[in-house]
Amino acid sequence: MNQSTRPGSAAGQAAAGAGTAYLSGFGNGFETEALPGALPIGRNSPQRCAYGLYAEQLSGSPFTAPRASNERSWLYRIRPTVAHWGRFAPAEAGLWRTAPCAETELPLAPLRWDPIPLPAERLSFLEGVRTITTAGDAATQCGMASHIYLATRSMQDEYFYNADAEMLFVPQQGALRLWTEFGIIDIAPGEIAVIPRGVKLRVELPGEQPARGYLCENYGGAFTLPERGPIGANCLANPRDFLTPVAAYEDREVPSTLTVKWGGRFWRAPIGQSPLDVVAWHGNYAPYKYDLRRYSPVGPVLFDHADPSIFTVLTAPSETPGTANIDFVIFPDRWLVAEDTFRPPWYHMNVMSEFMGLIHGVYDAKTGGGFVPGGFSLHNTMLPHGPDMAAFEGASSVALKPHKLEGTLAFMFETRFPQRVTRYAAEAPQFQQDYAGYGQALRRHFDPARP
Ligand SMILES: O=C(O)Cc1cc(O)ccc1O
Ligand SMILES: [Fe+2]
Repeated sequence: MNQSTRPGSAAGQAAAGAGTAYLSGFGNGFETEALPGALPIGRNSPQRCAYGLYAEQLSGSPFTAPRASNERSWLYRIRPTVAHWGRFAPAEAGLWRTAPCAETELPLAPLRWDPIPLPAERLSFLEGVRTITTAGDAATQCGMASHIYLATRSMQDEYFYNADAEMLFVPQQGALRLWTEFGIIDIAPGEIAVIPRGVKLRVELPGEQPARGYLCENYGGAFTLPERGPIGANCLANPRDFLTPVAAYEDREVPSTLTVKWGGRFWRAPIGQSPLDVVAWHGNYAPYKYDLRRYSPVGPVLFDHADPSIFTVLTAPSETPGTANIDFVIFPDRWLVAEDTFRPPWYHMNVMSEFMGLIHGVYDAKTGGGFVPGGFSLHNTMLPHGPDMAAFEGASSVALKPHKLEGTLAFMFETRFPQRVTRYAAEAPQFQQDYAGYGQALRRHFDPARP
């Protein structure tokens, strides 16, 4: 890729990375060019663009969305996207599913899986997506899907965009280099990346090292930062820690393919060049990454266990205030200091449904084993769940000194909609048949003679 030596202008600050450079800020109006003068000044659509580029607008919100949620970018590119059109044919979806997807019925129970091992076969990211749950309806732009991705080879001259959803990548093992129309994003476990709906990309494995992770498709309005309310102007995820790549383009005229996910179906066209040919861009609709280690958790400093919403990194709101299409919540390293408090999560039933994954370490509600890095669980709408027996017994009797949870990173995709399990997930050998009854191990402690 030809990359900017001159990072973006006043709108953002450049941050140097390993071969990549980023602009800092969340939802800023960024501007960046990989060739000097490629960006028109003071206008979007001049009669002739510099360097013979085409101007193209990518709208992530309706034109008329209120300013706070209005998202669009202007891309200055070698060919407009429509130049790739005319030869699309249906392509295999593999194990990628889209809501609504009623393939199977599982019993009403807490559900959990062991990690899906990386296969010996060569799989690109696109071939390696396995859908675990779907929720809502992609056609109505409501709901989400939770997936695992397994990748053992880079996408080469293969490009993809998702018209159905914004994609949140949560790597668990191995790094990814995301070559996007807007520039290059490097992520590794502990970091996340968000690729807005309609943004073309190619997923490369640095050093061809295999990679596994979680992927959330957001069919609804874009992820944004949660309100902080009385917390004030700082902490949680701070906007300056979100990084958007500087412009970088491929001028590559070789036989390639472009795959599009649209309405739950996949389409593929042979194209004669890389579509990552954006020489300059400006706007607020762009991919970004974030290092979860920069998250500054805020929590109980005297007693009780607060709701997990205090750990929301990103929220995709719905039209109903406080009722998210998706909340992306993490459970990072932190001090537990609450006095006379059962410190792990409480037993509960939730109107939102909870898909959880573990990037590394031990999750404090599941110390009895079975929830391991790369694994995942589903606690569906209004189904009871909470600490396992080991976690309950341990936390009920432990001396309550200040205690640091260290080397742990779990997360939750929480949605207002019930999540439906795919046939793949229901039939996977990693499905834990015995998890449903973990609550039965909780012993009776009631003794009316002992207040
Ligand atoms: O169920 C879970 O483990 C996630 C979770 C954590 C927590 O601290 C409170 C509520 C909740 O759903
Ligand atoms: Fe929960």
